[in-house]
Amino acid sequence: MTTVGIVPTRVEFPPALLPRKLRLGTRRSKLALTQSQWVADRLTESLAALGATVEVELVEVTTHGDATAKDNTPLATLGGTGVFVTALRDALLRGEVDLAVHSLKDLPTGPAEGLSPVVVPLREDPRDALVARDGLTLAELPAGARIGTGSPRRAAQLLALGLGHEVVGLRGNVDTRLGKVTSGELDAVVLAVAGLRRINRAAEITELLDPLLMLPAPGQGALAVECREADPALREALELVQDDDALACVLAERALLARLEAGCSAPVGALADVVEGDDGPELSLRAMVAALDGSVTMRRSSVVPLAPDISGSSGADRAERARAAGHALAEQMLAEGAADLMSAPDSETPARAPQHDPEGDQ
Ligand SMILES: NCc1[nH]cc(CCC(=O)O)c1CC(=O)O
Repeated sequence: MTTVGIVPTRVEFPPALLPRKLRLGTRRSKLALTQSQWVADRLTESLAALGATVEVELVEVTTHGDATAKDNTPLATLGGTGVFVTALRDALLRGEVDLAVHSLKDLPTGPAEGLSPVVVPLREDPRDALVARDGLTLAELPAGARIGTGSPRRAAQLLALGLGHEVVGLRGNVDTRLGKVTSGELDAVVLAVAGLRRINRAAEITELLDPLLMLPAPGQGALAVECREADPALREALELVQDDDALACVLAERALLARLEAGCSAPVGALADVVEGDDGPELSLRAMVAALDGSVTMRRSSVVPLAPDISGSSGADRAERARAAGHALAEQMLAEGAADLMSAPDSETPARAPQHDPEGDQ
């Protein structure tokens, strides 16, 4: 008997190779726990759809960043990019956990020894948001208004508006930062929409910032799921939760960042979208480099085809095209002087470049 119309699900890997219980390493902040649980649920669901019952248990890993988050040490001095990531990666490599979930924008751009390339699930809203007193927008905040952010990228773009706002350094988790507006200590803070949505505080947003004014950090709103290189069955299982468009976008944004970081240490914003062009999907990429004091900004963009023909490109080709787009736009910006932006007058340049978005503790 032939069954017509039912396409059997193709099992790409033997779920039997997976342990019945997977340990997911996570930071212990509310944001980290929420996004880790979200990944655990997506993974369990996808595996269940293939007939595999796998339990994903969350394991809290304390990071150097968590341990020092109480003081006000600027994160850039705590060891640079990725301070929150190292402890999770070490736990993975030691075999204490099987997979780890990170905020992608907090990951350093280089590959991690012994770990598989990251899997990128469906992305949350990548934009930044203003949370201001009395429901105000940026345009309504008066000159002299105190806006909190610890991110040089956000600070530079706020100052670049020329509205006379004062940017005040800020650290702590999302709850702590929101509290400074409630208490009246600050007139406003700028935070990632994604973080606010994940911890259920999006109702406090008073303005969604258009990327035309505030280009987000490369990878903002996206998660990265990692496992050991020596765990190929798990890597294949993780691909069940991958979103191909989100992956292409973050590959482009991070290739741009990696190239710019090599050539300049200014605040960097980047945002890619997959859009439908006449001949198939295209990757549209926007990027921004600014002097720390916002006195000079450079914004550029590009659009490249993601698939050359209707038969589509393979995953590897798509990834390569996305990376190439990021690299090429960075090269163009460097050729136009992006690296010189740091020598803009009056920027109190730290000895070491600030990480691209060092607002710490999620
Ligand atoms: N740098 C801290 C950080 N890392 C990830 C998020 C949440 C948003 C995201 O996943 O991009 C935040 C908070 C913020 O920037 O407001």
